[in-house]
Amino acid sequence: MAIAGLSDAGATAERAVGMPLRQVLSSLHYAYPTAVFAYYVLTSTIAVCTLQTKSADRAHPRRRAITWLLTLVIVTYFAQLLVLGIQGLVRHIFPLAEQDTVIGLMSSALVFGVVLAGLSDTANPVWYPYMGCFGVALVLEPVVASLSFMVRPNEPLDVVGFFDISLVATRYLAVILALACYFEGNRSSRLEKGTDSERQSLLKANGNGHSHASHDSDSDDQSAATQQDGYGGTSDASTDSNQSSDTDDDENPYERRQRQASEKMEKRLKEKGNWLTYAKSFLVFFPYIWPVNNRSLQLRVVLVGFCLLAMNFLNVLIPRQMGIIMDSLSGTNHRNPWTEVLIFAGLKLVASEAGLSLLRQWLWIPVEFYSFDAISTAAYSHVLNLSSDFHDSKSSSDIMMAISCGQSISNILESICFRAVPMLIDMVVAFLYLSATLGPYEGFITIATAAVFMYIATRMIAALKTARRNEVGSWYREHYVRQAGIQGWSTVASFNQIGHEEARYSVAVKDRVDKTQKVYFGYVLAYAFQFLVLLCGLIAGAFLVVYQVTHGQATAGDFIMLLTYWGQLVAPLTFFASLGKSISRDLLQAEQLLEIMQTKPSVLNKEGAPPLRFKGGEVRFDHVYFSYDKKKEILKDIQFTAKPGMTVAFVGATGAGKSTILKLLDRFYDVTQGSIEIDGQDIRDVDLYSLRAQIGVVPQAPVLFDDTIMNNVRYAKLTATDEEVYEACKAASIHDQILTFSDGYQTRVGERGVKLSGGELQRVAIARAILKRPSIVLLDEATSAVDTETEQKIQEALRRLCEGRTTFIVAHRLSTIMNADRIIVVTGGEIVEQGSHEDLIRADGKYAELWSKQIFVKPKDKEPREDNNKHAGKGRKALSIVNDLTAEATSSELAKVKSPPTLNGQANAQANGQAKDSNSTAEANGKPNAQPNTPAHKKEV
Ligand SMILES: Nc1ncnc2c1ncn2[C@@H]1O[C@H](COP(=O)(O)OP(=O)(O)OP(=O)(O)O)[C@@H](O)[C@H]1O
Repeated sequence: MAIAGLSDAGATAERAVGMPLRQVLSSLHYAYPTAVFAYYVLTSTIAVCTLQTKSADRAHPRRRAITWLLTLVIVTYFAQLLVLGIQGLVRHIFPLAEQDTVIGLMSSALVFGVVLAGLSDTANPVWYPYMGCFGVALVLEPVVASLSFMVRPNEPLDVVGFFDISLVATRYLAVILALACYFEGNRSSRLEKGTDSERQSLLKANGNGHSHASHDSDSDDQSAATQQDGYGGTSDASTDSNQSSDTDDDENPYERRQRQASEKMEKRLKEKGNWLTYAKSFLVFFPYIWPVNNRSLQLRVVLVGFCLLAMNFLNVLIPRQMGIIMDSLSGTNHRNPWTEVLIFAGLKLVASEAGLSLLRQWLWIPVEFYSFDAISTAAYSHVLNLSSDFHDSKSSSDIMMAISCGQSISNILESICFRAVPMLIDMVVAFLYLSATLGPYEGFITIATAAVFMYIATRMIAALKTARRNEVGSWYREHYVRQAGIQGWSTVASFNQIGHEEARYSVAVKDRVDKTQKVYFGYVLAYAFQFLVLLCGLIAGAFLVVYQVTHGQATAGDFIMLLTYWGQLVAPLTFFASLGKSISRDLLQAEQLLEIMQTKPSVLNKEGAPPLRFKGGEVRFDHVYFSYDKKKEILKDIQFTAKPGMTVAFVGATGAGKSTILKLLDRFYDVTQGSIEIDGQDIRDVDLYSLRAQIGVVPQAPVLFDDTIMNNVRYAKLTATDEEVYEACKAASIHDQILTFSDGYQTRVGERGVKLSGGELQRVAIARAILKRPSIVLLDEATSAVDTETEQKIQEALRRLCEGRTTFIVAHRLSTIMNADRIIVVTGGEIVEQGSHEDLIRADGKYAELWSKQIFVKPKDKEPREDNNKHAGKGRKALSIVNDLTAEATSSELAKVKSPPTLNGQANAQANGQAKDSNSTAEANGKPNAQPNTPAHKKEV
């Protein structure tokens, strides 16, 4: 940069050399810092966008030295400015040097300050943006210095001149040293790496497979190196996420969610390779954000854009108008103050909440709600159309939260389009306008103040991170104590611990209040500092204008214009400081929704698939294999055929895979291998909805909606009349009981049907299935012991439901098992036996063993426990088989078990593990193996 002292009294300098050289120097004074800044911003953006900052995994051994050298570069600029200032004071000349020289020095100090801030904030930086800046300095510094020397007046150098030259030389030396440090550090780091890898133990140093770099220099670098884990802590944001990814013991649910979301985001970023392709994945939301098929909404968006530009324009016009009024009042200009005030009032009105702002909102609100509506419905519909694997693996609260996150996508766009972009335009306009009206110093002061403000504001917000974390933690603790006390009130009361709970809560509240106060105070302090910076900028700018006014270079109106303009810039600046944080929060939330939207259903409804043609309901499992996670095989080589109208019961130990067989038939999952056919049609090749229309399911723990009984039953067929519902309920033996409820069919059943007893719940579920009139029935039988009368009613209801329909039951009651036409014994995902009850008893195999155990262990004479199943949620099952036989039936069956009848050859073969083969043979002959029991032949037990 210029040798300031040498170029003082620039007027005389021009006499010494030709004008062109002076002009080149003047341009360089502006171009040099601009070039450094442009290079730094451009390369840093590329580094961030291409994720190089994330993968920079090794601290540079000379980072600290380079930072100090950069600081020295900045100090030399300030020293030159100081020299100029002192000289000016001594000689009473202001400004002492040419304007471009001073602006050049100040801008260079500012630009290298920005570079220094970036370097100090980053533990493991990507170096080319920084080294490139030194490179530009290496080339341009000597050029500027030589030119300055050439344009200097032909006078001998004084002490100040020598001091100035030494400052420039020091700076140049610092630049060379910084570059040398960088290359030397790289070389020694490479050597070290080689030695490291020779010395490295065979075991990885840490879980992430990174060995910690050992450095010969500062401990900061060491600690920075230890922070890295693939996504090295290269910036505040990534360092934060790395730290938080250590699963903390006292991590609260909010933090856990945030951590998981940011881990997902990092993972996706890594997969995508750079920010641009990452951002592109959000294009799935484009049709929901941009009203693709709605011209009028599109027009509104365009008009909103015009409103924003007009606002930018008004932000200049209003302060300008204030200045004009002031000048017209003081007589500096010859305008009519009345007219000017009227113009001012008009401008204010247009810029007010009743003007452009109102128009913008009016234009924007329908667009905003369009996106909210479109995203929410699309997300909900997408989730409903996803398959069982998705719903089984996600917690419902997470899914619901993700769906409601649609808003965050429009928030991001709004923040960028309506706030960030207008704010940037405002800043550029302010810089240009103030430079044009009050000179480049004023423009520089504005930009410098904005830069320092941003830096301080973002640093202070980041510094509050721990305090905020503590606050959220204390909030959760308070919530937990309160919830525990209220939910467990009866325990608290019966153990006389009310006093204890009160004390606990009071401590929790105090703690939360304390932590919240700290955060509040932190924010207040941060704001105070931010406003101090702004005030300093304003005072500097105001002093400059006062100087100009007193020297006749500006008017009093200009002063008023500046004050008004500053007032207008404060609010967007404050907002901009927290923009990064709010965008990253919205991005994390949007990421969760994006993940869902990108999930494809694993069970696909083939396009153009024909509907299932039902021809009686023959179901055939053909060498079916299945695995939930593609690792552990749950079902192996399942094959059987159920003839139309047949009842097939699955028995076996818990976890054997019985319910999974039912899930496959209803296509909640697709088989991994083999096929399932209904009436000769592979269920994957028919329309999914037509398949499910033919199947009625009664789950073990039915879930009802928090609605009336009428609506719950009618859910099976929304067009059903009340009469049809009554009929279904009668068939399910629940009608009379419903009529005894206070509101009859209009009684609300509570959340998940909690207000109904287990027996009632089951029968409502059966009524629902009956109303559907399915062709195939899937029944995961409940095991809860209910009183005899209720049980009879349930059995009766089930009998009506299954009558004449192919039925598959995961059987938990001995009576059901015995009544089935075919019993299939499943062990470890394989069919080990199948046949009728009599045959399997005779075969004396696995089934006979299971049967004899149950008949002894669970006699019928138990207390009725109708409510057992009441709160059974998804996946909560009573797992044993219930002996619901009458005393007489039990003893007669026991007699059979104790002395099984003579085995016939066929049954014996099955019991000896040949069930599948013999089964295939029997099927080939068109009849089930063992002795088939048609519904007409059901045994009376
Ligand atoms: N959604 C799922 N994801 C992964 N594994 C599952 C899932 N559902 C069940 N499993 C596993 O599959 C196996 C078979 O489960 P299934 O529910 O079919 O057994 P089951 O014989 O019906 O048992 P029970 O009589 O206890 O209900 C079990 O090991 C279970 O842990």
